[in-house]
Amino acid sequence: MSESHGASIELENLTKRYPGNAEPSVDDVTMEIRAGETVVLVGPSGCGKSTTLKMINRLIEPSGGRIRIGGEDVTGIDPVRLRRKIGYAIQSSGLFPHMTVAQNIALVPRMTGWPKARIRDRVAEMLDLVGLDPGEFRHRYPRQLSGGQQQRVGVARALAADPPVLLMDEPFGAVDPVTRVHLQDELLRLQRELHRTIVFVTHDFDEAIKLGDRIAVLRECSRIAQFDTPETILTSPADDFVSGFVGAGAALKRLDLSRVRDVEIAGCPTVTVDDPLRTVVDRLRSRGSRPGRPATGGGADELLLLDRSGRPSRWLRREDLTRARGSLTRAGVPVGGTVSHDATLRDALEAVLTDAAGRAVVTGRRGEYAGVVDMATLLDSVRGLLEADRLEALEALEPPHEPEEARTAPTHAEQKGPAGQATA
Ligand SMILES: Nc1ncnc2c1ncn2[C@@H]1O[C@H](COP(=O)(O)OP(=O)(O)OP(=O)(O)O)[C@@H](O)[C@H]1O
Repeated sequence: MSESHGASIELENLTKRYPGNAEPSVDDVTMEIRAGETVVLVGPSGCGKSTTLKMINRLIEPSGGRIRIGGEDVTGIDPVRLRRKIGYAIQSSGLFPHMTVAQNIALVPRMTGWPKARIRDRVAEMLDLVGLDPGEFRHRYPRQLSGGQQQRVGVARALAADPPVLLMDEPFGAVDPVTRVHLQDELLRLQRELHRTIVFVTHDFDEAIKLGDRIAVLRECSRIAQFDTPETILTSPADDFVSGFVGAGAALKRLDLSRVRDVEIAGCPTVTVDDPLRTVVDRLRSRGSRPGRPATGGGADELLLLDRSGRPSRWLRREDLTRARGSLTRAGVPVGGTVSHDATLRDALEAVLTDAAGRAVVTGRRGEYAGVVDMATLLDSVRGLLEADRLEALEALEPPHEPEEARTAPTHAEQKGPAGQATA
C-alpha cells in the first residue's frame, strides 16, 4: 500500500448547541480518525451528522470541545485558512453557476496564489482524475452538465488544492442510482490513488458499507452507537439500535464489502472490429460448438468483439456472422452490463442476473475489457466469504487454548521491568 497523504482528525468532547434549541445537536463527541482512512458517519435524519462534519472545517463553530487536524489544534485558527486545507463536497455539488467548470475547480488554488500555468495544469489533471475530458468540459457552465457530471466537478474542486482532508456531505444524494454506484466506484478508485482522510456523511447504510474503512453509527445528538469496521458492524452489531440500522439481509450486504478485483476473473476469447471477417470466422470455428457448456467465461462458441479502444462491444456467435453480411459492428448482441474492478460483488451479481447469458464483462479504468465474471465465480466467492466470517465469529467466542507454561510465563512487559522500561 502506498503512503497516506492524509492527516489524522481528532474530535474531543465536541459539542454544538444552536441558540434557542433545548437539546444540543451534537453532544460531547470524541472520535479519532486516522490519516488516510475513510470514515463514514451514518445515522437517522436529524441526528447531527452534518453539524458534526461542518464543525471540522468550522462552517459551524463548535460550542465546546476541540478539533485537531494532523495533531494541530485548529479550534481557534482562522477558518478561512483552515478551509484551504480541507476539501468539501456537498449534495448539490455547490458549483458557482456563473463560473465555468475550470473557474470553479481553480477557486482555492487561485485564492492560495498558485501561478496561472500550474492552475491550468491542475484543472486538467483534476478533470481527468474524475473521468471528464478536460478539452470537452473545462469551458462549460454547470447548467450544461448532467447531475452526475456536476458531482464529479464538485469532487474535482474539493481535491484541487491537494488537501489532506476531504469532507463529503451526502455528495451523491441527488443523482440516480446507476450514476450513484458509478460515482461511488470512482471515489473508491480515487482514494486508492490518493489516500486522503475522508469523512463522509450519508443516511444510506449500504453506501456506508461500501465506502467506509470504518463506520460511525450515530444516534441522537451525534452520540456514537458503534464505531468499527463494516465487517464487525454487520457481524456483531453493538445493540438493537445498530441492528435496526443494519437492517435485514446482512448476508446480502456482505456482498457490498467485497469487490470484483478480489474475485477470480476469467478471460474470454476476443476479436477487434479491425480484425478481418475471415479471422473472426476461423476463430469461432476453431472454438467449435460444444453444446451443453454454459456460455460464460467466454462460452464455447462465443467471441467478445472489442472496439478500437479495446472496450467490449458485442458478443458474437457463429450463426451471427452469417446474418451480419460482412459487418461486424452489427453482428451478434450488444454487451449488456459491464462492471469495473471497483464494483462490489452486489453490483456484479446484479449485472450477471440481468444478463441474458448470465455473465458480466469486467472493464478497467478507461472502460477497456479486462475479463468476465459469472454466476459460478460469484457464488464460490460469497460462500467463501460467509464461511470465513463464521470461522472468525467462532474464534472470537472460543479463545485458542494456550499451553500451561505460556500462561504462567512472564509477559514481555514484565520481563522489561517496571513501566515497560527495557532492562538492558
Ligand atoms: N442552524 C440551525 N439552527 C438550529 N437548529 C439546527 C440548525 N441546523 C441544524 N439544526 C438542528 O440540529 C439537529 C441536527 O441537524 P443536522 O443537520 O446536523 O442533522 P443530520 O443528521 O445531518 O440530518 P439529515 O440526515 O436530515 O441531513 C437537527 O435537530 C436540526 O434541526
